[in-house]
Amino acid sequence: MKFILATRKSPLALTQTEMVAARIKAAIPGAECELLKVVTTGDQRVEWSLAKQGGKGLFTAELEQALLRGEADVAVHSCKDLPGDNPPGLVVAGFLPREVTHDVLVLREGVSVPATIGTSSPRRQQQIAKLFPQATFTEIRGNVDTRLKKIAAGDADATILAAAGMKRLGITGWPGVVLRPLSFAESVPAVGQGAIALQCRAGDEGKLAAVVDAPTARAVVLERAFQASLGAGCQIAFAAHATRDTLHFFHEKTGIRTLPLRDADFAAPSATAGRILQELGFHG
Ligand SMILES: NCc1[nH]cc(CCC(=O)O)c1CC(=O)O
Repeated sequence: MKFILATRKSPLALTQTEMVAARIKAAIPGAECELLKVVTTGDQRVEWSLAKQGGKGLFTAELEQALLRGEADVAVHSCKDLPGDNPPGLVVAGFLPREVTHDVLVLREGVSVPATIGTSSPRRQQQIAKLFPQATFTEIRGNVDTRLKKIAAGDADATILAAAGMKRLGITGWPGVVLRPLSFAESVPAVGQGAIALQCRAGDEGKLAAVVDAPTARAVVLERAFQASLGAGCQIAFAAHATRDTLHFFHEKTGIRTLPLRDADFAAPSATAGRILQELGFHG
């Protein structure tokens, strides 16, 4: 069986797609993989402000089109970047085993209280503002290494990155910056953070059954149910992160909340999201 994998061209995306290819080859005897490198709108329009243009599908739509045109069999996405709804004819077959999920505060060496923080994510801005109430926010864009270089160079005093991306790239430190992991009590990770999603044409998901990871799907499907229920794009300050037994939740209306989760909660994701949101005071 041969799989053509549609991927973005960034160093992180290529690393992630190589991980998918390795897992397909390990799980399916005789399987072969080929990469189709696609430029997405988000890659092309580096001058676009993610805050102003909105991010929905910016890094994923062109990969989906490659699937729909039959040019690729699997689209490899950072789950975090993938909108909640699939275009007609496509499904998310599942996820690779999740990487570490926390955020990391990246500080320029010598700075302990940043005056400027480079992030356009309302989720990150509002959570980190609790730690640094005086900070102002700027936007920095680019690949992981570009962002680290910009902090070392002084474009901003700090930024926030997902630990997963740095870990996959093998980055454990960077000259001129200090990395400080953020706990879930300081920064609740984005829905799907640290997970790699495998999307395919409806009907093909069975071919990937041996490749995908059930515990990751259990958590991520519940997180995505909160997103769907709130109708939240990435422009709203909201986060939901499920571990085996705990929900870490953030919303601009509630702040960070921590709730217990039981196995039965994971079995009925939308009912669980509806119930918990109601308990937290969200209506309709
Ligand atoms: N929005 C960009 C993006 N999409 C996924 C990751 C990190 C890797 C992951 O969460 O799997 C990143 C970079 C970042 O937030 O630092």
